[in-house]
Amino acid sequence: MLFDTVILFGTLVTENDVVEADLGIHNGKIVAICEPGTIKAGSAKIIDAKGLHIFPGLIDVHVHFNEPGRDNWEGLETGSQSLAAGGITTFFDMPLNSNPPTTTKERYLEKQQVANEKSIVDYRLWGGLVPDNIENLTELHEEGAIGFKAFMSECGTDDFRYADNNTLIQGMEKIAELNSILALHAESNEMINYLTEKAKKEQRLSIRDYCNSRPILSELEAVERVLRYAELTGCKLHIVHVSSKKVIDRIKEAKEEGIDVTAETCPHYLCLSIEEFEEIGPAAKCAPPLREREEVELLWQALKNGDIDIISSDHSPSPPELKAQGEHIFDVWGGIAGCQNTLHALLTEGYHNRAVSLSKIAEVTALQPAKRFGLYPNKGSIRIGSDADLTIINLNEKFVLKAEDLKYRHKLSPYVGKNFIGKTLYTFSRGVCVFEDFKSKTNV
Ligand SMILES: NC(=O)NC(NC(N)=O)C(=O)[O-]
Ligand SMILES: [Zn+2]
Ligand SMILES: [Zn+2]
Repeated sequence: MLFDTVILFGTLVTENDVVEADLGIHNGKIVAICEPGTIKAGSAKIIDAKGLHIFPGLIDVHVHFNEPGRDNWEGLETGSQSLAAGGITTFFDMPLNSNPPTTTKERYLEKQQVANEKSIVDYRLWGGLVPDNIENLTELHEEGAIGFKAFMSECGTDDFRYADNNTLIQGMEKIAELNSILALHAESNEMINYLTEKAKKEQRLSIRDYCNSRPILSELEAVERVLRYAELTGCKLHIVHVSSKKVIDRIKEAKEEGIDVTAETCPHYLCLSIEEFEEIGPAAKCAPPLREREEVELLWQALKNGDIDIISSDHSPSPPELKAQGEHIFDVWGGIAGCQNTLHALLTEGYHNRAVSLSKIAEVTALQPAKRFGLYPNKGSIRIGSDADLTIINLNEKFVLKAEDLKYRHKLSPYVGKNFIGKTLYTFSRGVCVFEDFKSKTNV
């Protein structure tokens, strides 16, 4: 058998198992999975993975790379390089923060062209659902949009309007007809505005006050409403960046009632609480906000129970000025830059500190994203015939994240200074090595 690359004696992480094997790659596909020590390399490039773990390349369903239009915030080149350094081989770019946002066919094609030129990993694009573009949903779907994204509250920029209830109902009816899916930023605009106004009037402007102005209750109200609209329209839903087990539990109930809905959370809700937000400051501001320490632990429980479908980064970077602006935390840009460290965070806080299995981590970062969005079996799992999207990890290597390690356009992340256990040594995207850590490889 002919191979371009062989990876020998590695430990494969699959959905059911963690087993030692040799892997053979040809033409961007996995073509052989054999007993360790049995592959004949021939003229292929050889990677000795003894003592290392091989994960399916991660699929990050939620990033904001902000290009075209705001590439001074991130951009597809630095964004995709950051992903490769973190073992992510496919990303879905959100329609907002790029400017203009991805709400028409023309804008979709324009972003696609830039992404084709600049991205070093595979990608798909979300289309936007906003109050004036219901008639554009069909063309976006026909161009290949992975699904649609709507906000139920203001998103922080003026160019992507949040969806009022009428827009949601009409949009969901259309999206159901297209057999596509709607991803929702689910926070109640009314509750947030009411609580924010009140906090400002009463001069309650601390980090904790900000968190209290966007309570779990506001997520619950928005999720409840949209679940009812799903019942009405039959539209498939994906609730992004859920911050609390209380919300996960409601989504679980809805699944049991027969609603086609999935739940996503992000590493920051699993690794950081309000206390860390108070220590770190603006780099840890996001919406929904970070929660109490007890909520963080409950979220891990939900993950272990199998109630969280997908973990994404919600990488939403900005120039440092926007994180330094204003007189208090309410004025600062909300969004966390973290996509390079999703797997490192899950290995450290999940596998090492809370005995979350490696298969569970692969399931929520690769298998389930692939299945939910129709990329399986080509992606999401290490199988014969699937794309050779892989990341090779030294599970026991410790490192402290330094700003200069980050590939982001702006080296600002709440994880800078954090101790991690588990380091990315190589990433392959369809058989091509897109990241290699030259320093660490020799430490095995
Ligand atoms: N405009 C944004 O990028 N917002 C994002 N910001 C967060 N999560 O703080 C998001 O996904 O809502
Ligand atoms: Zn959001
Ligand atoms: Zn987002």
